[in-house]
Amino acid sequence: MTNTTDKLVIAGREFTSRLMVGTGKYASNEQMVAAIEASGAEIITVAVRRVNITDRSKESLLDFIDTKKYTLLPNTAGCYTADDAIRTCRLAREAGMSDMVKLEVLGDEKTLFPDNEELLKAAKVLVKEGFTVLPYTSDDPIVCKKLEEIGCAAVMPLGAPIGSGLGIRNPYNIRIILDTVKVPVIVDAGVGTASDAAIAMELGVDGVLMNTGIAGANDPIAMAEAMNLAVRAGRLAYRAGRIPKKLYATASSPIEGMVG
Ligand SMILES: CC(=O)[C@@H](O)[C@H](O)COP(=O)(O)O
Repeated sequence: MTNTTDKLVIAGREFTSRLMVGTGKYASNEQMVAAIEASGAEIITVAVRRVNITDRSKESLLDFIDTKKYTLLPNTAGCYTADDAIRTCRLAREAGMSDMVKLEVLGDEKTLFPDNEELLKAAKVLVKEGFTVLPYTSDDPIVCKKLEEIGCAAVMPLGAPIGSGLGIRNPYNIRIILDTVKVPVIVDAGVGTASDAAIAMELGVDGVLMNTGIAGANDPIAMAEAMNLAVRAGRLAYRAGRIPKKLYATASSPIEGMVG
């Protein structure tokens, strides 16, 4: 029987769900809430620069999220320099949001690939300031190792460019990252459909973060449920241990040793 207390642990905090979801691109806040619920996610990421977090007298996306039920993960989406990202995290903390942050420092608008040089700079400062830093990074084991050495609580290599829905473009790099770091590895970005999430989990990653695959689906609530199931199925299959791939057939009902 497989251990059912298979929790995700980040910086000493335990989570039952290994799926983290974003809050952007939904047709309405009501749809977002229903999709989050169907996803089973416990960690919800919010773009600090895109929501009103300071003036609580005005309507905010945050009004729709039950903060007793979910852990909010402020993120620095839209930041292109270390300074910008650091400022954004400080702003989130001052506004009373969590000091566990998803650190995103983008290199350009076309690819939205991370600028790893700026990312490392920002991570160093934020770790020193006591933030629990979860950095979105390229699927580069060397950068992931450096982020771990700086003191990041997890690493979040991309599966594919943000919003692309291309799935896990380089499963081999993800495997090398898993061999390289001890902190949790969360695949972040690029998941298009449930099988992408299952593939990531079957590689042995600790979790998956996604937004567009759910919010952009024809039926976001159904897709959120599919992602929930896929992440759990992928994790279970990883822990169960798949059979090795072989070039030639092996009979499913062996006849050796049969009597008569
Ligand atoms: C929500 C968020 O943080 C995104 O920046 C993230 O990287 C998700 O990417 P997808 O939209 O491709 O799932």
